[in-house]
Amino acid sequence: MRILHFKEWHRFKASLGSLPFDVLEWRIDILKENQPTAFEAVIRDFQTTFPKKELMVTYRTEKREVNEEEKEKREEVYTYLLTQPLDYIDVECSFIAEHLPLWGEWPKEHLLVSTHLYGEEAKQRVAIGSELLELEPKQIKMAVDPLGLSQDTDWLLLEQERWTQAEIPFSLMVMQDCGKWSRALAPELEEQFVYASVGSCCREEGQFTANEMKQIEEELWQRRKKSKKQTQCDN
Ligand SMILES: O=C1C[C@@](O)(C(=O)O)C[C@@H](O)[C@@H]1O
Repeated sequence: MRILHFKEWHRFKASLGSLPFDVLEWRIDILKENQPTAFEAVIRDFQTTFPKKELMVTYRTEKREVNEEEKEKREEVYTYLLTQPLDYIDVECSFIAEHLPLWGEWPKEHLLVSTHLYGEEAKQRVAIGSELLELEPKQIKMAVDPLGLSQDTDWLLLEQERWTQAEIPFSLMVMQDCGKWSRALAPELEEQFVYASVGSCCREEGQFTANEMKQIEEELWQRRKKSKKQTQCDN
C-alpha cells in the first residue's frame, strides 16, 4: 500500500489523478492556513474526486515540548478531526499522553500511531512501544534513525513480533537518504505502508516519488520472476 505525502491541495490536486497511490497523507500541520474550517472543503473535495482512495490526516509539530497556546490549538484540531469521516489520523506518540481523555472516545479503527525514534535508550523504546500497543491502533508506524536504531536488529525484530502477534500492521522506515533502502525494499518486506512524494520538488529526505516507487516495485517483481525461473531450471 503506498501513501502519498502531500501538503497543498489546490496546488497539487490536478497532478494526483495520474499517480499510483492508495492513501493520501495530508500534512495539515505544515499549512499556513490551518484552521479546522478550512480543512472541511478539502476533505469533501478529496472524497468526491477520489472515492476509491483513502485519506490520512497528519497534524503534528516537530517539537516535543510545546507551549500552552500550541497545546490548545492541537486539541482544537484533533477534536475537529474526530468529527470528520477520515480513514486514518496519524498521531505522534509523544502527544498521546497529553490528550489521553480525547483518545478514550476515539474510534480506534482510524488511529495510526507514529513514533520517530532517535537516540532513546532501549528500555525507553520498549516502554513507548508498550504504551502504543495498549491503544490498539489500526496501524503503527516507526521511523528510526539511519545509523543507530536501524542496526539494532534484536530490538526491531522483537518490536515487529509483538505487533504482529497483536495483529496490528507494523511499518518501519529508516529515515534520511542513507535509509532509502528501507523504502525501496518495503514491497519486498511486505510493509503495510511506504511513503512517497507527489513529485521530486516536494520530497522529504529519503523519499522516492510515487512513480519511482512504482518502478521499483515492478523491478522487484521482474527479478523475483527471473529468480523463480532460474530455480526451476536448476532443479
Ligand atoms: O512520518 C512520516 C514519514 C515521512 O517523514 C517520510 O519521511 O516519509 C513523511 C511524513 O509526512 C510522515 O508523517
